[in-house]
Amino acid sequence: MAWNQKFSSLGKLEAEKRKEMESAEEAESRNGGGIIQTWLNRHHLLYSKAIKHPFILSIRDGTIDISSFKRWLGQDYIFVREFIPFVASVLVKAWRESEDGLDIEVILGGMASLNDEISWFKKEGSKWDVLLYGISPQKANQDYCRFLERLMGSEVGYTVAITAFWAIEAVYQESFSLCLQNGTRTPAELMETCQRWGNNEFGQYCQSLQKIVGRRLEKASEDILRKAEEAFVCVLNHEVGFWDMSCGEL
Ligand SMILES: Cc1ncc(CO)c(N)n1
Repeated sequence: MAWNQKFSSLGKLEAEKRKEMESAEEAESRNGGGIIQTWLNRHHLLYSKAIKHPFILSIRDGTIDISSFKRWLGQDYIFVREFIPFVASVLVKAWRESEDGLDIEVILGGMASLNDEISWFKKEGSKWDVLLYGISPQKANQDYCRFLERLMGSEVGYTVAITAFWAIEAVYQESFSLCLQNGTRTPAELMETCQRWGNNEFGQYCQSLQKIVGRRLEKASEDILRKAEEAFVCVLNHEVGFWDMSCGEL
């Protein structure tokens, strides 16, 4: 083998090795140096209960009761209206507590998509004859919104707040993307809903949020870690409660 050939193949090997190392590192930072992964393992039953809820599975296999869907639509509109000031509070916390300006941009992107979401709810509400005004939040929704309000308090720090924010978005992303997989029987008229949260762009945005959370958790004290995990578990429980309510079980 000519010297230059050997050199270039060695160079390639080096580059490949470096690439592998980088992607391992990337994977590591994607899951917060393992902290998020530890949580996902520890709470995996609750996590799959939130992701693979009968409500979602019934969309996926086409057996959804449309009155449940309508109930969900009206209640989720109320939730999203409450979610906006919560996200704004996370943005303020990022501005105060994070040295990384990119955090602000990711959260701002989330706010922009909420703006879009509100218009979508109005359009979808009229498509399904669901009046979005004058409906009252049901118990599970009220509880969830009260939880968001507590997280808006100034005594709750950025790490805990952004952890909850990521978990709230990730549950919807993972749930609705299940309805988009090949071979599922999601009704055509519900595809838009599933795409809203299940699409790749929303998936990328959730990955960005997860990266931020991972970075914050790596630097967090034991006390903050405990509180963040608690917030994560609370989100999962509220999400399960929200789906139950949508099914009409509460
Ligand atoms: C209940 C609930 N959880 C998460 C989201 C995601 O934005 C939503 N719209 N509603």
